[in-house]
Amino acid sequence: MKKVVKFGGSSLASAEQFKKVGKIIHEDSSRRYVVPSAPGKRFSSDTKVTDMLYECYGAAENGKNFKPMLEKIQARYNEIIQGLGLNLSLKDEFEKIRENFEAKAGREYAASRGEYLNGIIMANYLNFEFIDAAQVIFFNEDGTLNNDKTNTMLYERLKGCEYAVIPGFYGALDDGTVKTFSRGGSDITGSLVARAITADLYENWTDVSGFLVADPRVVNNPEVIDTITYRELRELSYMGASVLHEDAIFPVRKAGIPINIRNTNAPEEKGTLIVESTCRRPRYTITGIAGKKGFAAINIDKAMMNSEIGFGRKVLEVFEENGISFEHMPSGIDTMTIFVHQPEFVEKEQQVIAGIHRAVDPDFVELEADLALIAVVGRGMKATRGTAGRIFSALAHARVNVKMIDQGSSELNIIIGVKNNDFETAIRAIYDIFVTAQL
Ligand SMILES: Nc1ncnc2c1ncn2[C@@H]1O[C@H](COP(=O)(O)OP(=O)(O)O)[C@@H](O)[C@H]1O
Ligand SMILES: N[C@@H](CC(=O)OP(=O)(O)O)C(=O)O
Repeated sequence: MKKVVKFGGSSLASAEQFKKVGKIIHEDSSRRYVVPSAPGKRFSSDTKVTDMLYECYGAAENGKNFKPMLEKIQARYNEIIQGLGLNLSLKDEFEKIRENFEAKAGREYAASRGEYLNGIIMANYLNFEFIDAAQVIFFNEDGTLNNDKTNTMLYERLKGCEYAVIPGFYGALDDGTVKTFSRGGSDITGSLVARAITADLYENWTDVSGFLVADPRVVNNPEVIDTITYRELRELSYMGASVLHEDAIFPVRKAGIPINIRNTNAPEEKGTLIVESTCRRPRYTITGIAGKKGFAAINIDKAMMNSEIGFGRKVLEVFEENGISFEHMPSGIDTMTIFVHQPEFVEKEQQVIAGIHRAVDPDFVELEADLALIAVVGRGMKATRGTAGRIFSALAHARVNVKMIDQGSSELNIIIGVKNNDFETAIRAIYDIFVTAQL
């Protein structure tokens, strides 16, 4: 039995947290490959080491005095080392980092040091071998992952190694230049390691007791989802449920390796099991709710647009020419609405409107800003009648004005558009009707 265990920043923010992690790993000898993140927040107003590194490197890049900031980062690591009573010094490592910052080694190199240094501490603490991710995780020049090389290098390096620590979040180009994944990317490293060694299980340890039905910052004490499919999870992660990086799913999914989300602060709890498919019926009609703010809608009106062949294509071409991707596109007989990410759209809004006028000669085009999209996801919805009706009625009771509702043809999700201001109220109302009402 081989398990890969990834610990998020919240699980490694202090020596106290490291001790919990050590106990978890030593309790089960199949927990052989450890992927740590950089130290996260110790308390809610604290700063993650990754963010400190970005800021520190920003100062170095602008020729400002970055040394006090780097010393602050060093102090965070020293606090952990001392708290664990380790005979380890990172003095030389920090000297090298200072030199590389001065030589402008790059933002991604800077950010990667958070995981790199935490990996060294973790390996020392556990007495496991340390493997620099720059030697086993490879990127292409365009920033995408070099999948084949990564898989081969990880496999070759790990096949003779029984217990190892591989820092998350970064890798390198063929020439050794350090690259990182996007934020939260240690989850992807864990998934790649799990695939390469054909792990039996990929445990992803965080600070919540699994994947929750809704974001705990919006709904007070939400229920834990015990089993979720990859497809459901992907819908929820994409829509902002940030527990697991959305790209962490593909490598393990293809290899049929389940992921178990666990809580470092409550290791006795089973957490959430993420699987390809399951016969287990979900406890509620819906599996989860997630959402994102910051969308804009472009409403296009033209009498009889439905009979105009090529209308949709011409409109979408305007977005394509302006390099804007669209999120949803509900349409009626004489209307069509395109949902886009507001920050991306704002810079080009007038070009897009002009382009639409030229392309399809609409009766009018109207913009609506500050919208949120909410995804209600569940494999159980297909077999249940009236789900959309229940959502409508819950939102009406909560006095939330629904701007859009869109049910995917797979019947796995329903997307609802509301004003940003109504976002939290809407999520709570949906949670209450499907979960609280059934408890
Ligand atoms: N549906 C959800 N279920 C669980 N946690 C969620 C959900 N949506 C958002 N979160 C947030 O995700 C956090 C865990 O992810 P993250 O901050 O990346 O942790 P880590 O530092 O362990 O990688 C939780 O603390 C919680 O606030
Ligand atoms: N430390 C990186 C990568 C990461 O995955 O962190 P975490 O596991 O704490 O989300 C970040 O902050 O983005």
